[in-house]
Amino acid sequence: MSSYYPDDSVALHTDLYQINMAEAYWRDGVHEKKAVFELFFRKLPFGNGYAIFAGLERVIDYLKHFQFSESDLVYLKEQVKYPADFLEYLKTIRFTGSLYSMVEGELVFANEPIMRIEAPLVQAQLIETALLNIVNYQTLIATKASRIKQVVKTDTVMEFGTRRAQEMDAAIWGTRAAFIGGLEATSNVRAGKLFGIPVAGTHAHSLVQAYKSDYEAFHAYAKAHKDCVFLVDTYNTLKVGVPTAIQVAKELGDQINFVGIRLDSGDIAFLSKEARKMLDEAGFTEAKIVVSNDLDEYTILNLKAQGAKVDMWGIGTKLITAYDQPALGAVYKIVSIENEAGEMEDTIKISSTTEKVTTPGQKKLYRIIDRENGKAEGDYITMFDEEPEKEKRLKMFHPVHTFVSKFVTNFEAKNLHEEVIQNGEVVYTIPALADMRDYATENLHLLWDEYKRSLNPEEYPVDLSQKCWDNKMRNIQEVQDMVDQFQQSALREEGKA
Ligand SMILES: Nc1ncnc2c1ncn2[C@@H]1O[C@H](COP(=O)(O)OP(=O)(O)OP(=O)(O)O)[C@@H](O)[C@H]1O
Ligand SMILES: O=P(O)(O)OC[C@H]1O[C@H](OP(=O)(O)OP(=O)(O)O)[C@H](O)[C@@H]1O
Ligand SMILES: O=C(O)c1cccnc1
Repeated sequence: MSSYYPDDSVALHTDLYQINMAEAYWRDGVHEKKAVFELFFRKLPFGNGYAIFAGLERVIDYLKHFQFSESDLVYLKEQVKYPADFLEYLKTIRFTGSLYSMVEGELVFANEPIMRIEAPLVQAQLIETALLNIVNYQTLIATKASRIKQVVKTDTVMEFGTRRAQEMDAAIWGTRAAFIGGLEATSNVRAGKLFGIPVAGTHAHSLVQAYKSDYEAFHAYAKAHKDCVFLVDTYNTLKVGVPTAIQVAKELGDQINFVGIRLDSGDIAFLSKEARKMLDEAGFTEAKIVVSNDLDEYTILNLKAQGAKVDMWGIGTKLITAYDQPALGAVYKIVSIENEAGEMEDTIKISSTTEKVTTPGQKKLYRIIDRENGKAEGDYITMFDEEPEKEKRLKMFHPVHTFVSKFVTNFEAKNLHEEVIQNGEVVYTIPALADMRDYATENLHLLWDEYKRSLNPEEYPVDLSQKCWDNKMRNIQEVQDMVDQFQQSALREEGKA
């Protein structure tokens, strides 16, 4: 780095246009107006039927410490040329609003608010970029991890991706997200220290190459470490690597805990089956076969179909970089703003693409769960003053194809928005990471298998209440009337009407 600031802050982790808008609001005196924003994505990643939400802990930390530092302000003054009076104001800004959010490990679907921010307009605006940055990446990786866990089922999966991640932050926070999504361990020792994720690992080819011999290398490793997984593919897996691992394990007997071997190249299905036979014949029936090498849920599924004998999977590049879909497209949209009379007023964004029309108003989000079978019937978005938990019979209908509808009775309506920050004060206790992971795993039982299959899953319903839908239509109509009036007056001015 050409320069280092001891007081570097995350408040500048934003797009310039946010600060430009903040200045416009402030100069116009509307910066303190209460605004409501929602964070949501429009399309599930990887063609999956669900996503796993992650990122809240970092969002809380970001909001708690939101403050422009001295060096931030000096930079904004000297390099970006903001005027002194505005900078004096920026200096005073802290996050004093409220955050309502899903909890980490929650199942999340397209077009439903993951988070709702109620804050003075200027604050809600300035935090947009960082919130999206955090939630998009962590939710993406947690979802990828969950897809992988769905195919490996009860086998152990380890995260090996740090060397291939998009820089150090991505490795750390991606590992955390992968753990929430269902992985068991990581090779990243710092992630282990920071988050309490179990750390695990074998050894690299360099160890064998350094000794120029599997035998010497395995012995050297065993001298230093009780638990041994020997990497057997440096020279020749079946002719040298596996027989040498067996020989060393026999020679050292109880002096070591021979956990097993790792395969990292070649035909994993064939090699794992052959290696399994060799280990079993040598009496090492409990020895595990660990595999790695550019694996993802598709290769794993295929390897399982080929009868590969694998006990543990090490997954790097394709998980930590979300290789097949490197970005989630969550957006952050304003849905309500205080008017001159101090009342909240809805606001809507119209688009020619139906899915891009926002759903206006301050809203709540519920998961409707059938009490008889314990399965989720769908998610249900209501206006703020509705209480679906008190309804006996609920009509759920598709928000676009409204004729697709059903009535549900005997249901639990679970409010998915936890109160996290209240007027700037954190009122939520962040659970242990392992609890978030268990929550994610348990949550999957809510879904029918049709929503969970990795290929072409059924679309899980995310419906609007009648009131919410009517309100949206009314807002669309109001905008249409406004556009018509605008056109009429333009024509009148041109003397054409
Ligand atoms: N039986 C199999 N069926 C499907 N895919 C496999 C099978 N065995 C390995 N693969 C996958 O095929 C890809 C290529 O494997 P390959 O061993 O050729 O990789 P490589 O890195 O080129 O090997 P090497 O390190 O020997 O050069 C990897 O993603 C690997 O996980
Ligand atoms: O394949 P991934 O899913 O990305 O998993 C991580 C990879 O990192 C290591 O390879 P690398 O060639 O970097 O080092 P090595 O010499 O130890 O094999 C390891 O052997 C895996 O193959
Ligand atoms: O421990 C391992 O085997 C390991 C760790 C990181 C990357 N590849 C493998």
